[in-house]
Amino acid sequence: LCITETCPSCSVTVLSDQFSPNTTSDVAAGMLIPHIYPDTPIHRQKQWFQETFTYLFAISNSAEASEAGIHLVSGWQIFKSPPKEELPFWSDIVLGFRPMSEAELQKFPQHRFGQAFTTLKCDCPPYLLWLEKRLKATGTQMYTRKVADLWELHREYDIVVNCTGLGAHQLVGDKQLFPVRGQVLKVHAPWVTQFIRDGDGLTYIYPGIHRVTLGGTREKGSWSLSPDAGTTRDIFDRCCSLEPSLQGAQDIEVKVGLRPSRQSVRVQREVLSQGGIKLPVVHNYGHGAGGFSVHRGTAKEAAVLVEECISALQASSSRAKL
Ligand SMILES: Cc1cc2nc3c(=O)[nH]c(=O)nc-3n(C[C@H](O)[C@H](O)[C@H](O)COP(=O)(O)OP(=O)(O)OC[C@H]3O[C@@H](n4cnc5c(N)ncnc54)[C@H](O)[C@@H]3O)c2cc1C
Ligand SMILES: O=C([O-])CC(=O)C(=O)O
Repeated sequence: LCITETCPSCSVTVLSDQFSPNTTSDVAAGMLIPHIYPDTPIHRQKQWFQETFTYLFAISNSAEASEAGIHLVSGWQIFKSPPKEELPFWSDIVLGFRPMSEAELQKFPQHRFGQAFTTLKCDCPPYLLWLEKRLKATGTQMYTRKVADLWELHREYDIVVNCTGLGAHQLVGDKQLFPVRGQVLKVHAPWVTQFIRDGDGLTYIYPGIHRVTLGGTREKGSWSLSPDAGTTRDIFDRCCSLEPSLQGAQDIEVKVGLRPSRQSVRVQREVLSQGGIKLPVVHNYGHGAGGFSVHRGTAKEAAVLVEECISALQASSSRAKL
């Protein structure tokens, strides 16, 4: 979508072996709370988050909000001991960030410190469908196809944009990319309206427009997409200990996703070369646990890299004509 906006003269085709609702992005809670990528400079992460927040805030404040599944949500991030950094880098981007009051902390007797703020949440499957609809409206073609090798695309396309998430492990042999398995529950509990996140990142309660997401797990290196019944009970118990009213939650659905994790998100231009033929590629993958939080920012950066590829192609074709 960003490419169609940045380079309106391009013809864009989306190839994917799975579409919504069968992607990692469909499993995500979709909360806008950044996760740190240790090898990406903080100012770049902050810019990605700022752009994503601004973009989604505008949607949440439009007539499209309910169809797009974007809404504001207020709540608490709580800690058993105060975090090293009292002010995270994103504290001035979310709304109304402040330390929790003693009265608020009384709700969480096991926790000693907390941050209250308002952020945005994407209800992921509706948001993905809304994006697909907007993309189709630009004339973009979408085909179900698994790509085994980027070179199979070079006859049909001038530039390849690789946003295959964990699929890049196999597709481009990126050994720096690894799965972090996450199991979550989606439940009916419409009375829960505040989010609660334990700062250890393991337990969270995220109310969406229709369902509440209860999490979670972080299992580094696990490729299993099968739900685990013991983990489901453990997640439910952990969430009930933070929000006892969840004992009355109904209609529990279990989902598993593999976070496409890496020390840094790979937003990068590369020119592949084989037997004198060149194939420009823009990578945009490795968003780990924070893909929703930074998706618009990384997509905008990738679209600029596509623009650069187009300029390079135009320059080399005019050189060839001379
Ligand atoms: C349990 C859980 C909770 C999460 N909660 C949050 C949250 O609250 N906030 C947040 O910001 N992030 C969250 N995330 C992280 C977020 O889900 C990911 O960062 C994001 O979904 C990654 O998106 P992606 O488009 O890169 O990957 P994907 O959604 O996996 O999409 C990749 C696409 O590429 C296709 N593909 C792959 N390989 C090929 C190939 N060879 N040929 C053709 N197509 C291919 C796939 O079919 C798929 O359609 C969560 C993740 C999990 C698992
Ligand atoms: O940690 C969170 O708050 C939710 C999330 O992004 C994840 O589970 O990956």
